[in-house]
Order: sequence, then structure tokens, then C-alpha cells
Amino acid sequence: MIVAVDGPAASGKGTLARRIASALDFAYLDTGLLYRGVGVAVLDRGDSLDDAEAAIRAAQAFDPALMNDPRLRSEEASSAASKVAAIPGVRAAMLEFQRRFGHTPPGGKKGAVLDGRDIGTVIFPEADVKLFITASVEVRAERRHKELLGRGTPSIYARVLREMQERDQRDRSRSVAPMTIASDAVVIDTSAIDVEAAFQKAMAPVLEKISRQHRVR
Ligand SMILES: Nc1ncnc2c1ncn2[C@@H]1O[C@H](COP(=O)(O)OP(=O)(O)O)[C@@H](O)[C@H]1O
Ligand SMILES: Nc1ccn([C@@H]2O[C@H](COP(=O)(O)OP(=O)(O)O)[C@@H](O)[C@H]2O)c(=O)n1
Repeated sequence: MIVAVDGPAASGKGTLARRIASALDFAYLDTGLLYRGVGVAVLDRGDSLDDAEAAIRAAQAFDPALMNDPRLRSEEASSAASKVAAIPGVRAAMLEFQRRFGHTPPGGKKGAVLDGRDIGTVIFPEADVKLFITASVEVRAERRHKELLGRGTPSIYARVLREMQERDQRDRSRSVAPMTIASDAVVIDTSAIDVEAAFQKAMAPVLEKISRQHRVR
């Protein structure tokens, strides 16, 4: 079973995807880390983020061990990720890894939850359940700002808001795999609900799908 969780930055999709995976004992993949990893690798090599060939080379040489690097959580990595993520060759290089993860989840798990921007539209258009998590950009910027301060990283709300608006715009308008809501996705707006309420809303279609699959068998 594959659960696709998409949505913009700081909408809460990672928190929900992790909780759904843990509740069902499924494998979890944060696909943003793939693009963050490529962005950081390009910067580490001293290449320009506008150099498509350099980004594609970094994507083809991608080492999944890099996904544990704490530098991937920086705002510099967020912005670098959304630049390299617009390059078709970078996305093509990441496709197989994600599909393999979903079809044969590590640890022999019976299913996988993946979060990102194009999981329900491009990576797994046939996903069993598709969730699109959203929230107002002001709420999302506030969450990210608090997260940065909580980690001891200096942060200015107005700047986080501006960078998030720029990133949303880039992610929505790119020609390859833009962030869009799949026609069969369940949309959850977390602007005014807490994590627990969002989790209940997210689990409803998942549990319904599981019970329908059991009835068919
Ligand atoms: N429903 C919610 N209400 C309030 N805060 C939330 C909610 N969901 C997530 N958060 C918080 O917002 C921040 C971003 O959440 P995260 O799941 O990392 O978002 P994303 O994966 O979409 O970038 C985290 O600090 C998280 O604890
Ligand atoms: N499936 C995905 C996941 C992330 N991304 C890109 O990677 C960037 C970082 O994604 P992320 O999910 O780690 O970012 P946050 O939502 O956690 O801020 C996004 O802004 C997208 O440009 C993507 O294009 N496709």
C-alpha cells in the first residue's frame, strides 16, 4: 500500500506522513531530502545552482547516506533544493529511487508513506491514498520561523515569509512536476487545527481504504 502526502513547505506533511507510517508500521521517505541533498552537493562542489549539467551530475551520483546530514535542514538547503528540483534531469535521476522505495519498502514493511510535492501526481499516480496538506503561507512561515529559533538559528519572520513565497512560486510554476493537487487527493488545511486533529483527518481516508481492501479480499 502506498500513501502519497504532498503539500507546500511547513504545511505539516512531514509530521503527518511520519505519524501515519508509524501507526501502520509502514516505511517512510521524506523526498524533500533527495532534492536538498542534490542542492547541498552542488554547493559543496563549488558549482552554480543554475548549472543544470552540474546538478544532474550531482543527482546521478547521489548517495542516500547524505540524507542524514543535518545541513540539509538549513534554509540555504531549502532554497537550493527548490532550484535544482526544477531541472528535469535531476527529477528523472530521483524517480527510480522513489518508485523502488514505494514498491519494495525497506525492512520488509507492508507499505510506504512518501511526502513531497509530486508523489500523488507523478511518482505514484496510482497511490492507494493521496493527501494534500496545506495551510496559509503566514501560518507556515510562522511555523518555520519558530522551528529555526528553536534550533538556535537566527531568524527574521518577514524574511522566512518572503523566501517561502518565492519557493512556493517556484515549486508551483516549474514546467516539470509542478506542485499541484491531484484530482483524487483529500485536501487537509492545517492552518487552524493542531497536529492531533490533522492526524485524525489524515487517517480517515487511509483507514477507509484499508477496510475496503480487506472487504474485497
Ligand atoms: N497542525 C499543526 N499545527 C501546528 N503546528 C504544526 C502542525 N503540523 C505541523 N506543525 C509544526 O510545523 C512545523 C513544520 O511541520 P513539518 O511537518 O515539518 O512540515 P513540512 O514537512 O510540510 O515542511 C513543525 O515544527 C511541526 O511541528
Ligand atoms: N517530491 C518533492 C519534494 C521536494 N521538492 C523540492 O524540494 C524542496 C524542499 O522540499 P522539502 O519537502 O524538504 O521542504 P519543506 O516542505 O520541508 O520546507 C521543495 O521546495 C521542492 O522544490 C520537490 O520538488 N519534489
